[in-house]
Amino acid sequence: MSHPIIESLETIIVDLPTIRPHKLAMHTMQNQTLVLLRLRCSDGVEGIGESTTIGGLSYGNESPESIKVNIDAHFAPLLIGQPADNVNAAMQRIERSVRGNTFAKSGIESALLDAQGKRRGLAVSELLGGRLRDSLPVAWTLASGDTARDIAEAEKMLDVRRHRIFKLKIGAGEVNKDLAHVIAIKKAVGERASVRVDVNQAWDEAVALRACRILGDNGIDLVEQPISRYNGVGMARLSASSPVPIMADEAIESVEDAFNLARIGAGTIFALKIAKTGGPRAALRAAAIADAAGIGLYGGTMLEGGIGTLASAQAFVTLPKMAWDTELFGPLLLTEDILANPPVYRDFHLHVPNTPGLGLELDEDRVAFFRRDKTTTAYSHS
Ligand SMILES: O=C(O)C[C@H]1C=CC(=O)O1
Ligand SMILES: [Mn+2]
Repeated sequence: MSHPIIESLETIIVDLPTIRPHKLAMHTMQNQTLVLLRLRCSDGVEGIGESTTIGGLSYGNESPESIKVNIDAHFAPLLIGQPADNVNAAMQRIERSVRGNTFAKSGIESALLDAQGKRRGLAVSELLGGRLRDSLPVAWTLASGDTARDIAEAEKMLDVRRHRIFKLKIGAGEVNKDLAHVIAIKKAVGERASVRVDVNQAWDEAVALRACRILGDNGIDLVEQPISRYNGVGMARLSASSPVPIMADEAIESVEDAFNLARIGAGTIFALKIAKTGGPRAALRAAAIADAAGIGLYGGTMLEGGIGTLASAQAFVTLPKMAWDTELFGPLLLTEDILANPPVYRDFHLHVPNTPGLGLELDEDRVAFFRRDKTTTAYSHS
């Protein structure tokens, strides 16, 4: 049997509007930028993938622009002419020649899996060994920067049964003010919701130690990456003393990081992100390490659009347990996406399609309109 061949790999930068500014410790997002990948194969199958980060270079080591240049110049030549139907072989070839660049690798692996699933008539979750469920609970991030607005947003999400887990972005402001903000929101939602905080590395260990005690006394369920991603030992000390579980997020930039952090006890929960480890399969390898170490799993996001979100979800539904659920809400932060069939959110869950590949179809008009190098000036609103 002859193998279909990878004929081309196109990267397109897409800028999408968001429903409101999204305030993180290191950056306030006014919109979101995706890198869309289109992998065309000789059997007529096209795989789509997404490589997305937050705030240019303010969050991770790759920006949308660097992802595009690196894929165009370095990844595409490695892949073109190679068999399209062997994800292991394609990723091994890349791994041999490309250090780091996990965001780019994640988009590529997603596109390869999407193509293979479409070719075989299987959802990506089935290619990954089979799904254990069809939907995932999804947290929402309250990050408007305003306490009253965040409370109103939380109430609305509870009312429409979309989210009952809230993550609060803190760390940009003065600590006591941030703590008051968190406590006010927890008081407002009470037992109706789980409230967690993400500090995005903004504190030092001494501040974190004090803050974690106060957060614990006020019913907060989880503290995410309170201190620098480089301070694994500090994370271990905090994990040992904090009444609230500590989650590692930015500290995990590879599967090997997950192992090293697990080894030193630098967190009782790990945020899995396909972009940080280099693809859906790499995220599952990090999950296996965490699970073996007794570390709880959380399905994280880089606020991807629908493609990256479902690439994550297709992997996460294969896991036996995700004790802390997921935050795969990226598409809901956008006012517009580039898909003909956006992901479905209902009853506090993201429902993961069981159709071939990632289960998504591009809306070509929207791609043409929202791509940075616009090829049309209008698109039809559906
Ligand atoms: O977790 C992060 O640090 C990044 C991201 C995930 C949700 C959100 O609001 O921001
Ligand atoms: Mn985080």
